Amino acid sequence: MQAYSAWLFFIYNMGKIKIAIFASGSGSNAEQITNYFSGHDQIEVVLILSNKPTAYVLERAAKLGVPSQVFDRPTFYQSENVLDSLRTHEVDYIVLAGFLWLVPQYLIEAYREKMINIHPALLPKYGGKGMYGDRVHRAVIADQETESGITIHLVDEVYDNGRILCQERVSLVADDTPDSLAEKIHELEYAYFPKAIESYLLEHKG
Ligand SMILES: Nc1nc2c(c(=O)[nH]1)N[C@@H](CN(C=O)c1ccc(C(=O)N[C@@H](CCC(=O)O)C(=O)O)cc1)CN2
Ligand SMILES: NCC(=O)N[C@@H]1O[C@H](COP(=O)([O-])[O-])[C@@H](O)[C@H]1O
Repeated sequence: MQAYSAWLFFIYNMGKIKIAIFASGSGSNAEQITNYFSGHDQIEVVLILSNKPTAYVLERAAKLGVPSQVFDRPTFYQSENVLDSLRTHEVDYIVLAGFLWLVPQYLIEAYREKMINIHPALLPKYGGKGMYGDRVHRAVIADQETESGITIHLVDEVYDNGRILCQERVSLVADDTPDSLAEKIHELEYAYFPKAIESYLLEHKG
């Protein structure tokens, strides 16, 4: 009976679009995305990767039953081990969800137009090297902006430079702090990132 169940599971998941998620920290977006596609008839998350062995995203992956992999700088930048792993898992698309290293050329080429990132601001402002996490929210507040938001974009060789797929906005109030703004941004991310991924993948499948 177990062999039959395994066969049914294989048949059910055969032909699905496979996603790998890269994250460097907590992984709340990785969890939201994984749950969104759990039981989805055309898309599944098959691998979660991190550059930080202590990243909480790895605990989330374990609880979600998603295989995970950790890599260091030499592995990521001076070998194709990560690419080999993506190929072993038949990964079709890569999602960057709080991943904090520059993706190298070999991986950009292998997943040209098939790598999506979320940035916690309204690009092109507040993007580029050094602009990540709370640093972004602190800069937005320091400039007394009246709005911020998220940008979902394709990934190319340059930080935060790829084609923008969508942006969603949120207003700031006078007493917003980096933490309160981060909370507003996370709400936008959870509401829009999985749907933006789904739309892009289904529009470009085949
Ligand atoms: N080739 C690309 N790689 C990455 C992109 C991209 O668009 N093209 N997006 C980033 C995600 N990101 C913003 O959305 C981003 C992440 C990190 C940084 C940054 O300055 N990182 C630091 C290192 C931080 C660390 O090691 O903890 C740095 O490079 O000095 C900027 C933007 C993911 N990769
Ligand atoms: N420039 C990249 C960047 O700052 N990404 C941001 O890191 C956070 C990760 O949160 P999570 O680990 O809880 O998903 C998210 O807010 C994401 O937009």
